[in-house]
Amino acid sequence: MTVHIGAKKGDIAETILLPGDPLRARFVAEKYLENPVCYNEVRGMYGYTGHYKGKRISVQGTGMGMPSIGIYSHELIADYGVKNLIRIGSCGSFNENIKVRDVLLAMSASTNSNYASQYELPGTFAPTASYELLEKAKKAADEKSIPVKVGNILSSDIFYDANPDAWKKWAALGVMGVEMEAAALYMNAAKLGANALAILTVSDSLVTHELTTSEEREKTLTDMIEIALELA
Ligand SMILES: O=P(O)(O)O[C@H]1O[C@H](CO)[C@@H](O)[C@H]1O
Ligand SMILES: O=c1cc[nH]c(=O)[nH]1
Repeated sequence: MTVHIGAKKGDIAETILLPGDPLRARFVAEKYLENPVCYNEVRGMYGYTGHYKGKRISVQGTGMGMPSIGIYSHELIADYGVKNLIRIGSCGSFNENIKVRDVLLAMSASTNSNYASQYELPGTFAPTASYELLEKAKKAADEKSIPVKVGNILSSDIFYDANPDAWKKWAALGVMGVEMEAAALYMNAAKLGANALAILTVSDSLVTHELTTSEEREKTLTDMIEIALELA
């Protein structure tokens, strides 16, 4: 057991899917995994291990924001030996050509967070996905004929920004959209020697203001989930 995860050593697979929403973790376990066993209920942050196409895989909620995924990903890697961490999240789109329900592979994650300040670097770190996981995810998407866009996203500390136009500066640099966790996940993976990737489904557009409901966010993210499960 760790401070935030009530599992025993060995209860968690080497590859784990990480939605922000713990109910999405339960949905993935119940819909896709063979013989899922719940290993964590601490703080309602459900974690399950089961099998997908014969391969052992886990899925666990991380909560919202970089402090929260920073805690879970640290404990998963440092205390449970998890090697491959795949975030399955929702995001907002910054681009009129990236529409609600599109799937993005986050090759890199820019951020307005000061998470990297702990490393006391003499410069700026570029949080980057594992190339191996990124390549596998792209191949799985192609095999399933699911179109994906690969590029840079923004991991933001702010959901309700005081400046409603702040996102446009990131959009002008080609950033595809915004979520709130990938950069910290990529930094923890880099620091602790694991592989990480964020796969995101667009839940709303900052350009057109189109939205999905919270029920849709929980249940209709199947393209993203089915790509991620192939990474076991
Ligand atoms: O759907 P999840 O994985 O929670 O991701 C996105 O949704 C939350 C905000 O509504 C933030 O956690 C953001 O990153
Ligand atoms: O962080 C997020 C997630 C979904 N949609 C947004 O606009 N922001």
